[in-house]
Amino acid sequence: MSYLQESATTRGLVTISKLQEMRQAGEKIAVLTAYDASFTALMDQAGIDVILIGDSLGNVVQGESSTIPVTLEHMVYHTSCVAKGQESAFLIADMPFGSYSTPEQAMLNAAELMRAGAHMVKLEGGAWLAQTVKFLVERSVPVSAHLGLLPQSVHTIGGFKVQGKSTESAQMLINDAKALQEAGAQLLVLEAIPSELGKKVTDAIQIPTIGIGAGPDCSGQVLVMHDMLGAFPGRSPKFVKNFLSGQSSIEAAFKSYIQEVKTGKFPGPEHCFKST
Ligand SMILES: Nc1nc(=O)c2c([nH]1)NC[C@@H]1CN(c3ccc(C(=O)N[C@@H](CCC(=O)O)C(=O)O)cc3)CN21
Ligand SMILES: CC(C)C(=O)C(=O)O
Ligand SMILES: [Mg+2]
Repeated sequence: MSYLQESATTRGLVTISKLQEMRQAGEKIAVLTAYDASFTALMDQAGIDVILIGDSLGNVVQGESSTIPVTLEHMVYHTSCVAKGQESAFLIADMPFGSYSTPEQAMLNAAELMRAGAHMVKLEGGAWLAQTVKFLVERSVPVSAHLGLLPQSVHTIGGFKVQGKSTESAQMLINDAKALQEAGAQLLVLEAIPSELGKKVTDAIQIPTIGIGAGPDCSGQVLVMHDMLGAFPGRSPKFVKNFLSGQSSIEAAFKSYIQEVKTGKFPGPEHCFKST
């Protein structure tokens, strides 16, 4: 049965082992963000594999200009809303800025997100986070890493800029990915890096990679829901595509996104970054 013929009620729970199997089988993983129960139910029934409760809610829900002001309390609240709408999809919750500065602090905060209904938590950062990842995984909290453009680091970077363009920074990113996998991370989000590097990182590790502006060779793709529905005012990053235009409903837009990710139609070259 293809993913399109399967109904949400018969497809069963998406688990981390299912995502690992999909990577091995070459079936692309379709991911969207959600922040409430209603949109969660619609995208889950459309067949989305993974839903990310992103700290991008700072931008798209709260009207902030970065994710920095988002608190653990906000993330817990939206995670519990999403958990109410979930049927089959695997749920990942972002740990917000400043909530994982030490392994112990990370564990207490991750536990709150897991109690709210998350199946995995996501942290932004490189090899310096390996100890924290190991600490969480040992205590039964599944972890997704996040490399490339790290929005929580916007003020140390000095803006939202494509990462890994130089040979040195590309090699560092590959080393970070290996270190985080070694520490026990079971998924890796890659944001705003050249497509060539997205492929190199994916080839260098065994866990699934989920790209946003990281090229077509990642194991899966993620977009912010408001962006892919054309519901976010202002200028969109290059990797955004509007999936509602040409469709007659939000459900149809979700299905179109899932189909384009599964068939490899999205992302096209116009949504990707080059090395030079
Ligand atoms: N609505 C929304 N969509 C997102 O994808 C998103 C958020 N919010 N908030 C958190 C982070 C911030 N993100 C961003 C924000 C801006 C760019 C951006 O302006 N990128 C430029 C590239 C700049 C360069 O060339 O160096 C672009 O043209 O895409 C990228 C990712 C991704 N995340
Ligand atoms: C853009 C994705 C990867 C994210 O971290 C978010 O939505 O917060
Ligand atoms: Mg985030």
